[in-house]
Amino acid sequence: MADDMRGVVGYALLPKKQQSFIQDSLLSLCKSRGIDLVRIDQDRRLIDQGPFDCVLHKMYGDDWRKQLEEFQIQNPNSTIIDSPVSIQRLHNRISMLQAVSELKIESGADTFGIPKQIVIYDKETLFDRQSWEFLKYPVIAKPLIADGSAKSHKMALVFNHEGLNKLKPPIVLQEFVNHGGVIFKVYVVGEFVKCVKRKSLPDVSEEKLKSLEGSLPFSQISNLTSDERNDDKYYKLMDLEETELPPQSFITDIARGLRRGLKLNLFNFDVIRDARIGNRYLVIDINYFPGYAKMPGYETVLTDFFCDVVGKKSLGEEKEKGGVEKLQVVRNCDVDLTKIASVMSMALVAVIHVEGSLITKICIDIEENVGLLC
Ligand SMILES: Nc1ncnc2c1ncn2[C@@H]1O[C@H](COP(=O)(O)OP(=O)(O)OP(=O)(O)O)[C@@H](O)[C@H]1O
Ligand SMILES: O=P(O)(O)O[C@H]1[C@H](OP(=O)(O)O)[C@@H](OP(=O)(O)O)[C@@H](O)[C@@H](O)[C@@H]1OP(=O)(O)O
Ligand SMILES: [Mg+2]
Ligand SMILES: [Mg+2]
Repeated sequence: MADDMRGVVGYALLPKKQQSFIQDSLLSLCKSRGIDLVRIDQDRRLIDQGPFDCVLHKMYGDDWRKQLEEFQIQNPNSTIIDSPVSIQRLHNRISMLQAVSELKIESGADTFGIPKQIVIYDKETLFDRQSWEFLKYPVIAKPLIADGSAKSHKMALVFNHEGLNKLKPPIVLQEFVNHGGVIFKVYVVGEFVKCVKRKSLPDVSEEKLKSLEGSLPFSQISNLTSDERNDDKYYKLMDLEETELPPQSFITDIARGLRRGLKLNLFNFDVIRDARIGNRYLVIDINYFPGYAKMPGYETVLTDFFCDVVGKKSLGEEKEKGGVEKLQVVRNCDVDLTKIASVMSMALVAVIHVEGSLITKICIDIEENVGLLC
């Protein structure tokens, strides 16, 4: 995209998301940086609209997926954020967390993983305690499907056998891990990673467990405002301010690994710190296109990202002119970039972005990840 042209990002979001995400502050910052955010009219076919340099969406269903496919064929230079196939993986709580188990990251003292869990498809297996004897009470029951519906957020903390009665398979039974009542939400926007603290479910001691009856249903606990919590005295006991964040480089490594593994640019994941093993972290949930507006300074982060996607230089890139100049030398020397790639690794592929006579960006990535933004 030439510098004097504006970038157009079309967005297709549900009304609630549109209201929270498309704020005037975001629109005006984008505008000042040469990006127009344009609402996609969901009553008309996508291919009849545009042109869009980028289609930003959080919409599901076969029809929408087909529309995106048609659009991509007709507009091969446009970028869809993100691919429906990649998003789909997050709609199942098992395949979602498999991405964490597949990560290979060298970490020092800090370790990470996922809680012990099992998928239960029928009541028979649910009441057959032997089939999930490796899980101790309390357990969390989560709907297997995480498709954004209110139903998919309805959870239950189950304290004993009696608490199983109200559960409706298919569900995931997951070990409840005491974590000091604080959850870490890690927001990812392309290369950007931000970790924040939120209140979570309080710890359940062995002592307390004996006196608890059945199960406790709950929904979107970390999104509740204090007015919405029935028992705020209880939550006030946990001081968010005193809780230390996990090491930033450790979290960034997990975030970048997940981004590659999932082939997604816009997501967040929930992390808890295992109270039994202080430096063990567990990823318990991954969400596509979460509530970024809750992140301080979200306008700048998202505007930088859109600039990157549509090929406009972000402020950061402009400052790093040295990098671009180096690429120019490579080009002027007439070096075959595929040769450079092969020197680095046989599996590397280079994608070069050219603006006028300048190489403005070079994306080098392993082959399977070409198409993912660098
Ligand atoms: N294994 C676990 N151990 C302890 N607490 C947990 C565990 N799993 C979930 N929780 C608590 O339950 C909450 C809801 O669980 P989860 O994040 O999986 O649900 P969700 O509906 O997908 O949430 P979101 O609104 O983030 O999409 C978490 O934020 C955390 O407070
Ligand atoms: O707005 P949406 O409907 O997309 O809701 C998302 C919500 O964002 P919001 O804050 O804008 O409500 C997210 O909150 P944070 O993790 O960022 O706290 C998280 O709960 C997602 O799981 C929800 O997506 P869903 O799983 O339901 O698709
Ligand atoms: Mg969550
Ligand atoms: Mg979730």
